[in-house]
Amino acid sequence: MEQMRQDIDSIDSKITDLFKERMETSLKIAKYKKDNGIPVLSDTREKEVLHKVSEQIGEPFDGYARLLFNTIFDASRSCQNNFLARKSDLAQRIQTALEQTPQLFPNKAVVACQGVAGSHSQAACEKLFEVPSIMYFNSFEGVFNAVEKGLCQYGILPIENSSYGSVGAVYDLMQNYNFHIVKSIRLRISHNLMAKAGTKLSDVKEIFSHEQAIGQCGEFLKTLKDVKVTVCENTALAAKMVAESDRTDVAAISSKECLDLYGLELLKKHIQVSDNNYTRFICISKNLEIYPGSGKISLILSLPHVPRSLYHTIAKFAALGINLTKLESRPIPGSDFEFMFYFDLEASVYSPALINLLSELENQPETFVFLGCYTELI
Ligand SMILES: C=C(O[C@@H]1C=C(C(=O)O)C=C[C@H]1O)C(=O)O
Repeated sequence: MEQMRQDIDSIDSKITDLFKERMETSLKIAKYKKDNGIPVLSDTREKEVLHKVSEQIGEPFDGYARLLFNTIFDASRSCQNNFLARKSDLAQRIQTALEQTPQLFPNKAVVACQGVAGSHSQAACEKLFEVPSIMYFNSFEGVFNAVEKGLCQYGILPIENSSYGSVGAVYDLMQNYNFHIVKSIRLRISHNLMAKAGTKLSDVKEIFSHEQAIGQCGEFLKTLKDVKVTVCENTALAAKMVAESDRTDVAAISSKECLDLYGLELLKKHIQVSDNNYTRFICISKNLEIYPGSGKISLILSLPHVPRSLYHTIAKFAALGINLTKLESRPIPGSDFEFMFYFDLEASVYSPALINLLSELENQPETFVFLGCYTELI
């Protein structure tokens, strides 16, 4: 074993020297490309190299060699792109935000939330701000609008749930509004079935709630016979509707805060599919604000309809050692199966290599939106 490890060490040393020589040559090519306006990526050239390498090495290692060389190409292109980076407007906007954002997140503000009092957005808002003035809007769109128009300084929106997945409606609206993410928060969510005093579980013929809550309580709802489930805009609104209804056969799935708020009684608590049920909320603002310690970045990208374009983008992050915490794709309405990609990354805007990468993404012709750099409260 000792001897074989020594053999590997000496092989690695030769590979390292050769890799260094290869990267230095790649940088010389980058200089040539800069002077002659040639793009960094050459798919044709990479295919030729892969073919040659496969032929030279033969079976059984050709597949492994292609894997290795694809990683070498990623590193080589990343190094060339970093060398060629032209600073974009975004680099300047990030610098300005870093200089101008206060050290501390505000403890009071006018904040837009969807729904009515007792909503989970309200709970998220009260964890983020000590003394918020909350303005409620009927729809998620109302929250985006209020922030874009400057009616509210901040807005709170649910974005994904650990059992039921992304809140598609919020992702779809993101493409239509100008906003930034300045904070996020992860809340443990418990759902409760509630009705007016006197209504028993066996009386219930119709249950109201938000689509996400209904999804998160799917297992419980399946156990009920002959009960209609009706989607409404918000869990707290469902509680309010039930409280104001003349009917005695209706119930709502809502937060426990709604029991007292709307004078309802608990029929069954914790009806969600898992005790570990979390929802992430984002806090949005019109201006870019980057508070100290921020290490999460969100981006929206469209990608060209060419082979391996998503792979190439992910490779750019991988080459910088960046952890991708979420990748969501949503169809672009009206297009022929074209998609918008939503990336969440763990990365720091203090890294010059990251700023170069963001500049590169911004300078390419496809849609690119830097949503913000923030911390997530857990
Ligand atoms: C080095 C070059 O740039 C890129 C990197 C390559 C490599 O590392 O072999 C090959 C093609 C290009 O995508 C080049 O164009 O030759």
